[in-house]
Amino acid sequence: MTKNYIFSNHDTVKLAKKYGTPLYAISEDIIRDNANGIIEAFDKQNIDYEINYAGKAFLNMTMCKIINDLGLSLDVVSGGELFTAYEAGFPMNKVCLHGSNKSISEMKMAIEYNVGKIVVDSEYELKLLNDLCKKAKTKKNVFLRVSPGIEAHTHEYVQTGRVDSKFGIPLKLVKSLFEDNKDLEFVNIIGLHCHIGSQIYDERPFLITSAIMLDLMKELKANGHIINELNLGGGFGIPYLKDDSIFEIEIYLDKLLEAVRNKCKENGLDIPKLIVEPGRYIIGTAGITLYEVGTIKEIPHTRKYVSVDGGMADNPRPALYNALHHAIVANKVNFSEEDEELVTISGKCCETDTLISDILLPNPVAGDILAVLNTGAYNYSMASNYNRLPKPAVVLLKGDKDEVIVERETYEDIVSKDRVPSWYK
Ligand SMILES: Cc1ncc(COP(=O)(O)O)c(C=O)c1O
Ligand SMILES: N[C@@H](CCCC[NH3+])C(=O)O
Repeated sequence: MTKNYIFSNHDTVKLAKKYGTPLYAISEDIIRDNANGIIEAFDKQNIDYEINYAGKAFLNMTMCKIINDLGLSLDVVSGGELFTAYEAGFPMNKVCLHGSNKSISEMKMAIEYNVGKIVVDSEYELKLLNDLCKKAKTKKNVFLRVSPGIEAHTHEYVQTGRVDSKFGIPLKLVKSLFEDNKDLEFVNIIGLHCHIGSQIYDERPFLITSAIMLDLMKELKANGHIINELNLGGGFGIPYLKDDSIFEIEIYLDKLLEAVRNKCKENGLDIPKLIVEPGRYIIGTAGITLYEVGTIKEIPHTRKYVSVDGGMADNPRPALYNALHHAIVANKVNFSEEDEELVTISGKCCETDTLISDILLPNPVAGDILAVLNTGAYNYSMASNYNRLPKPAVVLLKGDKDEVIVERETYEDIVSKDRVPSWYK
């Protein structure tokens, strides 16, 4: 029996040796299982729906190919994400452009590429988009992002639907915005959008939000504005630690659809097309990060620091949100619990760069391979070059195949955009 940790049919120690560390390993099989779980749960509901993968969680050309192959649409939030999708040949009519402060050039790019939808975040942006569409002699399908005033129980930094939020149009202002802008000829408001936050386990805030949005749709209808599509955003939580609960998508949809059907009946509305925008749920559990253990320092009677060859540059989540991750010493999976000791995993950045504090691991020593689990979402996509560390490679696993989908950065890449001014030449 192998002593090594197997992830998605692959020996992770062999992967670390083959591709080097730090390494993001992403399983296409798990991505597909996660996405198909949502598709199957929706199919049971017998309604018109769309699953719009939130690219901010993890995006590159290969991910665009996988998302397209799964039949999902794609949410992009920047010119860079849009360009990635375009270059990957992702169908532009299945792209939805988001962003709380889209630049004029990003909006022009979306018009030029003819993306399917644009989610407008403010009245300013609605008017601007109308002008840009007028100049381009085109009309765009638009969603309005509404801030529903909901506080979801998740980290403050990843809550996005509160009253006091930079995202969306405050609920109270939506009706007047419709009235004041009903003459805009080049934007067609077909839907409402909201997103209350990320890493949410409890379906109740989503149910409350749907009721708020359907009440708003009723009020709008009374004023002659019929809305046929409702995007309830993403935010479905995933387990990071062994005892974390699982967001049961089927149970969520059963409850959501019961609530939506009742509310629509009460409000005299047809059931709108429902859109969800999961990022983390699709990619989070599909990724791990492999590191090699280096320096180990024991501070007497205090703490044992186990340092790895990556850190906050490839995973800023613990530093940003006190996020918790589980890890395994990949070359010691069969060690007994008696060999475990309490350690803290530190990164190599010049900061107190804690990746995991206080975790029981089997006697880690230099040269061990550490696998940090469920790092698929918001790790690669938020990686930086802090301390001029090159970003790790991304390797994709499918069945027994493994191939690099993003090359490891080199030191040459790190200096490639540097320019030395004439007075130093
Ligand atoms: C508008 C919007 N949609 C979707 C998402 C995806 O969220 P998650 O990855 O938690 O599903 C986010 C991020 O929170 C978002 O801001
Ligand atoms: N980056 C956050 C989630 C933000 C979601 C995007 N609005 C995380 O790693 O948990």
